[in-house]
Amino acid sequence: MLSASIYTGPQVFIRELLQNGCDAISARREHEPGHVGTIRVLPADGAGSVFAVEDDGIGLTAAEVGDLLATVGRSSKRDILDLPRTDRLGRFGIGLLSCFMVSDEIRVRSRSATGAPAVEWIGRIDGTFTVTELAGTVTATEPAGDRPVGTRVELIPRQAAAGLVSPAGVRELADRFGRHLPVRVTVAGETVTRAAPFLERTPVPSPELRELGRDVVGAEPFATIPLHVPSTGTRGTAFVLPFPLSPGQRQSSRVYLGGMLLSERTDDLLPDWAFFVRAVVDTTGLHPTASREALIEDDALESTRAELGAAVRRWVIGLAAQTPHRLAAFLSVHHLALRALVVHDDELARFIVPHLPIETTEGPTTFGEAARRGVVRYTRTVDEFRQLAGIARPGAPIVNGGYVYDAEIAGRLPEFVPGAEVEIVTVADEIDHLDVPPLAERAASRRLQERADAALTDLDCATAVRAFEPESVPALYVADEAVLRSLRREQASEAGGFWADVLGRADEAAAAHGTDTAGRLALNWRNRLVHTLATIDDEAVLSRTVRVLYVQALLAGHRPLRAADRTALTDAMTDMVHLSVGLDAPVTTDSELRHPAPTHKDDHAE
Ligand SMILES: Nc1ncnc2c1ncn2[C@@H]1O[C@H](COP(=O)(O)OP(=O)(O)OP(=O)(O)O)[C@@H](O)[C@H]1O
Repeated sequence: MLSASIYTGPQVFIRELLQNGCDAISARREHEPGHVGTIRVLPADGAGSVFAVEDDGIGLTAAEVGDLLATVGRSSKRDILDLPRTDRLGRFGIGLLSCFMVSDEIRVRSRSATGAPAVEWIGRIDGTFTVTELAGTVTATEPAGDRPVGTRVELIPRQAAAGLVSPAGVRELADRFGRHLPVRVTVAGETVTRAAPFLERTPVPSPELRELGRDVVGAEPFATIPLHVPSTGTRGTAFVLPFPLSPGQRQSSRVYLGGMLLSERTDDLLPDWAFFVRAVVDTTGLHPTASREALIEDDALESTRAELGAAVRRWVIGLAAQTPHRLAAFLSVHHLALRALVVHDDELARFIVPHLPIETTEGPTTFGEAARRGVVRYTRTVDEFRQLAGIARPGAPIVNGGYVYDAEIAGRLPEFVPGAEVEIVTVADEIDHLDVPPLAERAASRRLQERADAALTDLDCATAVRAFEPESVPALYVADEAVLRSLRREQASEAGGFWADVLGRADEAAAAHGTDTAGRLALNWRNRLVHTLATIDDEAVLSRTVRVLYVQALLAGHRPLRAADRTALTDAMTDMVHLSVGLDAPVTTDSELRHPAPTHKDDHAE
């Protein structure tokens, strides 16, 4: 019951046996410093056959067997104050019981290095056990007195565990759990233990380390970072992921405890922000839970986490200082993670922020480059950026601060990039100079607006004719609430007197109820094309041009096109082609265009 509720699965029984063998050999080495020691794992070869693990460690006397094996929680691996010894893997005094997950009986034969007679302990799943001194006893495999110093644990696994104790199953488990144990482990005579590549400190990563990196990351890692926290005996390597992960994703590390695998997915070894690395470490000073499948959240883990985080951070800073081109490559993959990081870490920010990629109205650049070119003008939202993109003057780029952390970083840019100047831009600031056309041209502009409105009714877009800079921009799609409000107010006041009042109130009510949220197309009276449009009478040409200008304004503002907008563009262009080469009637399928409003005779006169 205890085992089944502690461990995630029966496979851990191999880990517990390897661990006991390893500790027994460590104990023997204390008395015999030259002792090498080997753990032999002998898989079961077929149903009902024996599975065994043998070690040539310290062994057990009859008294120790009775005391240590038969009592839950008894362990020889704690000191006189009952504190776990850091030079032993075991500590809880329960590990051997995990064998009951695969077998109804545990048979231990042992001979102590103290010279005491060999002893046999048989523990059964019903809680009973027997202890027998083997001196003078002759068994099939061990004539009396021939039992070498060390311990052999035998199980007769249940049918359900056949896969775990088969040669292939055992090899896989012994390799997974014990491949880096400090004591040689063989499975059916084949050695599975080998050096841990993540502990090596060679200037160039060895093929083994690179292979481990590929295995852990699932691709060729971007880089490797050596890790070392002396205070908790934690050493290893962090592999930088070559692909981005979402910041919500937790990092996961592989942790070995004195060479024994604790977990392949520990998610609290590194700080949360370090989700762009995967670490493989060995530790002697961090504390396992009783299942030995996770780490206890204690001071040791907390300080280790902080120091491992510092190592990752040092690596990033080193990259910035020594190989900026590598940093650029790193940032292109992990800039999101780093944006989250730099807002809390000023020192790192000074190294990283100049290199962070950003979006501007003149294309992608970096914060550093933008600061070098002059005052960094940034928007607070993506929406504002999109609207301003339509009117940004060449040579005066606007930075999109709308993506996560960008506005915050932009606002603090002077702290991170010496000499940088920044300024927030809003749509309302930028286009408050949407002037009403001069009085003398008011009639012409109003007529243009009416006709443009008619051309866009089916697309649900109202227009306004205004004079604004830059004059190269023929039309602007305005969606900013403050600007829309001022446009509506002006329109109302143009109507004058009583109507101004009524329209103004209706407008406020609509805004309050959110019913008038659609944007408007502002046609630029200063633009040559718009001016020309006002002078032509051909309704077909005018409506198609207005429709093209509308879609162009949407695109310039990085606004998504609806299906209707795309159709409007294609139809309008097709018609223009027809019109320009003098073909027959326009061929649009759009109903509004198929039945163009009749042209007024007196339009010409006006
Ligand atoms: N192969 C072995 N050689 C010598 N002594 C052993 C061996 N296996 C077990 N023991 C003794 O039995 C005790 C109990 O073992 P058990 O595996 O239940 O717990 P543990 O290793 O002390 O702690 P943990 O539960 O953390 O593994 C050990 O402390 C050790 O003294």
